[in-house]
Parts: sequence; structure tokens; C-alpha cells
Amino acid sequence: MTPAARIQAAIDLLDAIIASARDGGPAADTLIARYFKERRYAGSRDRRAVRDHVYDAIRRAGERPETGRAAMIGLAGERPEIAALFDGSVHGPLPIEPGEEGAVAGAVPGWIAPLLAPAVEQEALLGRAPVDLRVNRLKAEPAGVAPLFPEAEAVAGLPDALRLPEGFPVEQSAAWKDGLVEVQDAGSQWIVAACDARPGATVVDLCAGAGGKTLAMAAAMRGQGRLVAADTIRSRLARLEPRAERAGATFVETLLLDQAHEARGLADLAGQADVVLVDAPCSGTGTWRRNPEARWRLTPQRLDRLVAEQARILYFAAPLVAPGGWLVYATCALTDYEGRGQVDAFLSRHPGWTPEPLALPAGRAHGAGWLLTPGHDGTDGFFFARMRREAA
Ligand SMILES: C[S@@+](CC[C@H](N)C(=O)[O-])C[C@H]1O[C@@H](n2cnc3c(N)ncnc32)[C@H](O)[C@@H]1O
Repeated sequence: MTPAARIQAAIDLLDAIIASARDGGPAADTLIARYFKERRYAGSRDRRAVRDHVYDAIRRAGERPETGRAAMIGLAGERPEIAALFDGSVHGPLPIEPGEEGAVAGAVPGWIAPLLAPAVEQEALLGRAPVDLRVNRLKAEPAGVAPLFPEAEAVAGLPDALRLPEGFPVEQSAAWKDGLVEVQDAGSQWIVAACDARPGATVVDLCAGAGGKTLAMAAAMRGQGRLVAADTIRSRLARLEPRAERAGATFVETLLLDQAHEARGLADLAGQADVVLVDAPCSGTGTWRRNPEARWRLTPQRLDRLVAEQARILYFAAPLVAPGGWLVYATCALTDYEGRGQVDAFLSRHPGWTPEPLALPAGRAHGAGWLLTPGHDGTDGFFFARMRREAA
């Protein structure tokens, strides 16, 4: 492909990504993979260049652009070498017309900016994310694993964490294949630290998904006790099972819940859990570094639905906690509606519950909970809080 043809390919892909974000279709990565599957003539250098153009244009535009061409012209306005490729050549884009406008630059959609916690450094939400590992204590010790990844740096305060550069192909390593390490952002590891799941405890991971935090809690529990991973989506729990096998965490029980009738499936656990983690479905504003096109999918209506769902999940999570036990509420969202506000609302409606101060070496106190941000902590963005149920 010529350099100009790569720009046109990026424009075509951006058109598909914009439509998919608007209509709730597949993610950008899926669309890019499909595009190149149908175009075998594109070599690996072409694919990498087109992908870089696409993601540079996505990162640059906080609002969903009208067209792929507008997104790319916006980028061309800042990058003369890209502007020069709008040359009208055979497979390249038509020249930019005088007065033809590019997409407006911005970190976040205008409507959501005032809803983010004031401490959030908005530009940093679109930075590059490293690859963080967690050493799986069910199979290995940090001192044994660190020499296997000489490129890795330590993460202050998290003895099981290792930080590798962006894009490091961990899944090709024998250590990953053998279950000695998991890929897990340091922010998620801090949440697990706040859960303080101990050997022998009864722990419920209520929104377990594919089990990232479940497996970290399994390791913290040293494989001893009861650990229930629940979710309403069968395919997500199905992904947890082979991961648990690989990690040597076969004591994990999975529990598929019926959406809107979750309490029924959880009845046996009422008042039993020492720890309940609610890692709630959320706007994902804290993970835009990894998934920048998610900004184009979020709408005020979707945010409202998420806030209502989070409150509903907290409502059926609380009765599972044993007297003296704790509930950890976490989101990878940085809006106060989903974080601080959600926890304040819970505490106001649940007398007998007390927020527990978290004094972690990363992050900042925020309301009754704790805030981690890419700009301040180099992690994904998270809000989490730990609330203790009064002892009987
Ligand atoms: C942020 S993700 C969880 C990520 C996971 N804990 C991890 O660390 O990899 C939120 C999860 O909540 C699940 N979920 C949504 N509504 C739920 C409900 N009503 N009850 C339980 N889980 C729910 C979603 O299916 C999704 O897997």
C-alpha cells in the first residue's frame, strides 16, 4: 500500500468504527481485524501503519466525529506529513478542500467533562497504558518470576506486581502459559488489596466477569476458604473456568445469576460472606487509555442506566455480608455519580454500615472512598470504597 492508500484505509475504517460506536456494534479492534482479513494484500507494515493512524485519530477526538475523513483531517491539521498525503492519488484520499473542517480535538466528550471527579487529570485519560502483571502466588513467588521478565519494573507498594512496556506480548511467555503470572492493571491489584480476602474466608465476587479480580483474591486466599464468582453473563463466567484451571485456582465456584432475579440465586449466601466485592458495570471512563473509542459510545442515557444498575446491585449485595464483614464497591469509572455519589447514597440508605478509611500508598481519598487515576497513579482510573457491616 502507498502511504496515501494507508490514510484512505484508515478513513474507511474510521467510518465503520464511528457507525459501530453510534449503533452499539463491534469494537474498533474487531473491525480492524475483519478489515485486514478481507484484504490479504496488506502486509504487516501496512497493517501497523493503518492501525496507528486509526488510533491516533480516535485518541485525538473526544466527541464522535461525523465521518472518518473529518477525523483524519483533524489529525492532518496537527501533522503536516499526514496532510501531504491527501493528494488525490489513485488509492489515496482526495485533497482537502479550502475550508473543509476536521473533527474538533478534545480529551473527553463535552457533556461528561463536568461529571468527572474534579481531581481527574482529563488529558491523561488518553495516555499510553503499560502492561502490568500480577505474580500468581498459588504457583510462584515474585523473586522467582522477576528474572523471567528482565524488562519489568517493580510497582511501589505492590510486591506481586511487575510493570512492562506498552504492547509487551506477555501471552507468548511460558510464565503466562504456565499460570505463573496474570495480566492485571496495578489499579485492579489495589482494589484486591482493599478487599483483604484472607485464607479461610468466605468471599463473593458478585460481578466477576471473566474473573480478573476473582483470581487475584484466590491467590490472596492461598486457595483456602470459599470463593464464589457470580455474574449474569454466561460467556464471561465460561472464560473464567479455563483461567482458574491455568492459575491453579480450582476451588473457585462459579454462579450464573438471572438478571433482575439475582437475590434468588444468592439466597444460600445471605449473611455468610466475610467479603463481598461489587466490581460494578460502569462507564469505563477510567479505561479509555486502552479503549479510547469507548468515549464515542457513551451517552447520558447509558450513564443513567448504569448508575441505576449499580445502585440495584449494591441493594442485593449488602444482605450477603456477614455481621462484621465488608462490602467493597469498585468501578473503573471516574464520574462521581458512579463512584463517590453511589457510595454516599448507599451509606445514607443503610444505617449500620461504616466506610472504612483506606490508607494506600497509591491514589487519593475521595469522599468515603479512594480514587486512582492514570495522571496521578499511572494506573487505569478507579473509584473504590470499603464499607463494614456492624457486628451483631
Ligand atoms: C467491570 S465488569 C467486571 C470485571 C471483573 N470483575 C474483572 O476484574 O475482570 C462488570 C461485570 O458485571 C456483570 N454484571 C452486570 N450486571 C450484573 C448483575 N446484575 N449482577 C451480577 N453481575 C452483573 C457484567 O456482566 C460484567 O461482567
